[in-house]
Amino acid sequence: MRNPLSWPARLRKQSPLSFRLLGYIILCSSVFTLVASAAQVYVDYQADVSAIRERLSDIEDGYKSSLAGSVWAIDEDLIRLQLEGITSLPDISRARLRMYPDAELTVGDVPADAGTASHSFTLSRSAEQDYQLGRVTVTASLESANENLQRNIQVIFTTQALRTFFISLLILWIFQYFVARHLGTMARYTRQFTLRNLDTPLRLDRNRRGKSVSDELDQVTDAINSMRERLRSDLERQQQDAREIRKLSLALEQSPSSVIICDRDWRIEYVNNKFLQLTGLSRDDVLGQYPAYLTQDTLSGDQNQELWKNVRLQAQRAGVWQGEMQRTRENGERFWEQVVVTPIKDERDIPSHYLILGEDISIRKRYEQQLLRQANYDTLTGLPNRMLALDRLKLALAQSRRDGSMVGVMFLDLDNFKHINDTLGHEAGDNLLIEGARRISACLRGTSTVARLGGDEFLVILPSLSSPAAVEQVAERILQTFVPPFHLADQEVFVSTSIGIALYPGDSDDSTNLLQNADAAMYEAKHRGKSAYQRFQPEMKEVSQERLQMESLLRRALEMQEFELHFQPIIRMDDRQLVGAEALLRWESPTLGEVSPDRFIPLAEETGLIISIGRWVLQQACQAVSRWNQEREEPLCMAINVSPRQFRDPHFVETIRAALDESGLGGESLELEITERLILDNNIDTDRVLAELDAMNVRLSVDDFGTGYSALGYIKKYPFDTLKIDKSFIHDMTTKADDSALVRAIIQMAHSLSLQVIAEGVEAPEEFEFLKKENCDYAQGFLFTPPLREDSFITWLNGTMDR
Ligand SMILES: Nc1nc2c(ncn2[C@@H]2O[C@@H]3COP(=O)(O)O[C@H]4[C@@H](O)[C@H](n5cnc6c(=O)[nH]c(N)nc65)O[C@@H]4COP(=O)(O)O[C@H]3[C@H]2O)c(=O)[nH]1
Repeated sequence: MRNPLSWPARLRKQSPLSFRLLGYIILCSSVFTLVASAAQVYVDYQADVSAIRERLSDIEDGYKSSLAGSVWAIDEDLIRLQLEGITSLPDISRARLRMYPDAELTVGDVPADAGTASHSFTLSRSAEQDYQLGRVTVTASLESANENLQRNIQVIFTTQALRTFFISLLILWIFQYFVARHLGTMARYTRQFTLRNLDTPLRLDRNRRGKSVSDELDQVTDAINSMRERLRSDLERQQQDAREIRKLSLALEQSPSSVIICDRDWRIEYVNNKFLQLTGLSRDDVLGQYPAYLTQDTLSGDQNQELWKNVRLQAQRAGVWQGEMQRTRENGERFWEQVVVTPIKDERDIPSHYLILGEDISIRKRYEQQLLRQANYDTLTGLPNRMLALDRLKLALAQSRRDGSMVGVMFLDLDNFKHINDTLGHEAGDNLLIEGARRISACLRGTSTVARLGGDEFLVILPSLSSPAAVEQVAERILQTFVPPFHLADQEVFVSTSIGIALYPGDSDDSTNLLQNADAAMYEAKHRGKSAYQRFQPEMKEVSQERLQMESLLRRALEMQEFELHFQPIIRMDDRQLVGAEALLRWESPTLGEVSPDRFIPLAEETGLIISIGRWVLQQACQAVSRWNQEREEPLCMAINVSPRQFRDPHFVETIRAALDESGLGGESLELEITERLILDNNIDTDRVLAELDAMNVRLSVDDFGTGYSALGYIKKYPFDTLKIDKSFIHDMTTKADDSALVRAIIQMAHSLSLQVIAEGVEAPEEFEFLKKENCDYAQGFLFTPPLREDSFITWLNGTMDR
């Protein structure tokens, strides 16, 4: 489609600068040409006028003397002729001669509309005489000069105008081609320039090959292109930053840690989702608040202020604050956070914001507190344990060293606890400990400490005492508080306590020694009859040290083969025939000498060593009786003592089975002596164990019958074969009516339950006779022989057989 605009209009539209430039060039060159041409015309005109004026002067020179002669001669014709000669000269239009005094002759006319130039000169007779004859005035017409002027004006102006016009056109083309169109390209480029279109550089349609010097257009192009490059890299950086910011803000938002950002005045500006989840607060609740708002429920006003003052100072000075804070959720529940506070600095390294990162450590804290509690407190009684008690004792000692006071240390042990625990069960034992702990605590004032050291042992620390009497008063109070019975397993049980006392600084200035000394004093108190307190005396130390020593020796006794079995015959009363033997353990320690089972068996039970020792006893006894039976027609039965601790061993039945298998013995050749307290031990799966043993035909007897607390129902319930009457009843039965009645009743009751009866500790023939009369089945005791080594036992056996 053709452009409907005219060329100048198009030019004006597309290239207004060129068009305006053209106007300016034409205007300027026109003005310049005008001025120059005017000057030229004026100069030419002035030259023409000057030529006329020169001619007028030349007329004076040429005609002055001849005219003067003619006037002198008054030759009018000649004068006229001369004047006509003058007027015939180019441009001279009139010559007028005034002759003195009053004549005048004029030749020619002065043109009316043209300018003139006149020249007058005086005619005189001679120059020396200076006699004036007249005056000639020659007037020249400037008409030709004016005509020249007009013509010049036309020619010059026309040519100059044309030249100016064409030169302007040329300049315009040059400008348009070399400049304006490129400016147009630049204008179009920059008009179309957007941030989405930064890859296309500006290119001008110019042939710049081989041009080493860049011109202004190159410079502007380069400037635009480098601006585009800068913009592009800025934009890329901005996009990269935006991506980073988006990533970071997502990370913040989805962070598993709670995030709070405060402004430079510590007002909360941002909180992330985790924070909202954790606290149950809404953004409106917290934005604009100070972070102290978050801990105001868990700390007092002063503590809260102090805490956040520290946080601010440290975050600003050290660049970080780290610590733990307790906060409250919306529902009032408290939780712990591990908090890190750091400043966010601006480009001038000045904090512009503060970042508060929090991690919920409630579980860890609970676990820590639980561990701390477990590490420091006894779970059953809630009292401090040995570790915490020792810390407190050390603190009390340090305090007393400073103020010169005394510290009382009491070691308490519940008398018969073990027995109660074994007979009434662990639950009753636990309740006894709890109640015992409560009673002891009730006797003490605030600064004292009561701790459970383990088992039935308690420690009381009485700090800052002024006299030893105070400790004894407390000990007395504790003994009194144990007088009322304990209600355990639906029974009233009387439990006393034995107390050992050691004092700082008198008995020792060292916490470990003080404890050892109090322990030794407690053993002494127990030894002297229980339910008593005893002050430490240096000689007591030996006793407790002996116990410690025995424990360490006992641990190695089995390995060092220091044990031996002795055997005590069991005699049938009817015919005084040997039916079996009881295996009794002996310990011959190279250090301690012969140690009684009454001393080391309880220790072995306490330490758990009884399990391995008992296994050894079982193996040895089974093998012994197996050996003996090989040569006997009537096989002997081996009675073995079993402690509750062995029964609690999950491998106990297997141990029995293995011992029988290894020795080739039948179950009926083995009798396990079980105490009453073992049967009543709730921790033992008695039903199952006894049923399994019964299934193996192993005989079961109740040992020490009559010394226990409980009812007799269990005898019926379990598959017992024999009752063993405790030797304490046998000993007194011939002298005490009660005991004889009791022994009689036991025998009758046992028989009524189809149980056989063994009387233990039969020493005297009258005892034997009594028992025989009462139909007791078997007897065992010094009357026949004390427990013997195997070789002696065999000798004894052979001797008896021989008899
Ligand atoms: N006064 C007097 N005593 C007599 C008479 N006849 C026997 N005895 C003693 O009475 C105890 C009988 O054993 P126990 O009541 O089961 O009492 C045993 C038993 O409970 C325990 N014991 C011994 N050996 C073992 C063992 O291998 N395992 C376990 N668990 N306990 C054992 O040690 C306790 C003491 O054993 P022993 O000192 O050997 O003491 C033995 C024995 O020497 C007598 O006529 N008069």
